[in-house]
Amino acid sequence: MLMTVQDFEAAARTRLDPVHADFIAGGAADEITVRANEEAFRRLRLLPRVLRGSTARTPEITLLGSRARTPVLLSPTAFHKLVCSEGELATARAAAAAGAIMIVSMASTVAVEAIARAARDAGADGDPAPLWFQLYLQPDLEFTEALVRRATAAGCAALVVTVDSPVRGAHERDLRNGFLDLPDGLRCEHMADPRQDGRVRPIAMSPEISWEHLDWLRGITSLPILLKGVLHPEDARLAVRHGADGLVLSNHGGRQLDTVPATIELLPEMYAAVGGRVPIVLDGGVRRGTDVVKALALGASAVGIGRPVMWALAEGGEKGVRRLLELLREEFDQALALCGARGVTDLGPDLVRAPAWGPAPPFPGAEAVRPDGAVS
Ligand SMILES: Cc1cc2nc3c(=O)[nH]c(=O)nc-3n(C[C@H](O)[C@H](O)[C@H](O)COP(=O)(O)O)c2cc1C
Ligand SMILES: CC(C)CC(=O)C(=O)O
Repeated sequence: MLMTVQDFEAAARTRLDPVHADFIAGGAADEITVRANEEAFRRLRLLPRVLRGSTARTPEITLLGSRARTPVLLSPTAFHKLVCSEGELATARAAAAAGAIMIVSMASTVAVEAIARAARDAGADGDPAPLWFQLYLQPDLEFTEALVRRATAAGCAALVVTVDSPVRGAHERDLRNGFLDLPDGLRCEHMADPRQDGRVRPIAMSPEISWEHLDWLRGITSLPILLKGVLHPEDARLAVRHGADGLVLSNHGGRQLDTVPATIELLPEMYAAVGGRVPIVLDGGVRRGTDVVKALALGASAVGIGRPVMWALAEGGEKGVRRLLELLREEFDQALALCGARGVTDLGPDLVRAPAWGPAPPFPGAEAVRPDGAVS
């Protein structure tokens, strides 16, 4: 039975080509950060309130003008057709049904126009949350601008600019497996260049991208811009100064620079750096409803999930992703209730305890008791 996010991974692995499973699960180099993301959530403890009459609970959020029925977003992930023949269409339908914001990857295997249509159709009698679009700024600004116009025309409500990839991370599993290219028949639809008869360009990960490019982007679009992959508090301040409307606190699921801290560990510092001026979405290692509560309590406005979506899509296509989102909604709701909270705004840092590094401090008063039990 699929009861947990972990169950989806196990089920997906029985269906997937192990090379593709490695592409999803893997990270950079020694995968220290991949593991750190999940471990850091496990180390944090929740300290619930009681007797608060939290019967009517709502998981709803409004983020940069986008209304959603859950604080769990679908982080951008590439190549959905690698694991499901319908690809991003299936993901978008499931997200629309759940009222979850889906961030469409620039490296999607279905074009944003078709994804948007699928989301609208699936959400017809519900209330689909809008799509956002993820972008790697290309040094060819004319091409980048055309893509921004496409995403905007398709109805995307925000742009998520990934800034942690001046070069690609060392995906050693992929290198060992010889997984260097998409299989025949699949392509990154957004990289087809109309100026070159639809020839598909490689996605440029470019070290030349700088704050000036962000200023340029700010000048050509009125959509909210979020920067994904800012980890240093000084960069968070710079981002705000350069007009970013939000941050996605992300280490790319441990797929770029290995040994960077877990995102949840950085959250308090990043929250303090932006001082509430812009919202922070956190991704990396979110696997349980309690993880969602911990992130929101420490200052995130929402969380994103990457690998769980790929596992669910591989396991059961649209239905799989629907079930995954439902599962996280149920777990989140239960965790809210058990914390004595009615919604996102009831969550604060007082509900989270981080274990002390090293020996625990003595209980108040305990210092007066000597090891032999005698009281001094
Ligand atoms: C298979 C895969 C593909 C990804 N593709 C993209 C992408 O195209 N653009 C991007 O900004 N991040 C990409 N990411 C990173 C995710 O957006 C996200 O930051 C990360 O997966 C979150 O960690 P989690 O997998 O532990 O939930 C990808 C991650 C995975 C696992
Ligand atoms: C196509 C890639 C750039 C997708 C990516 O960001 C990743 O695999 O982490």
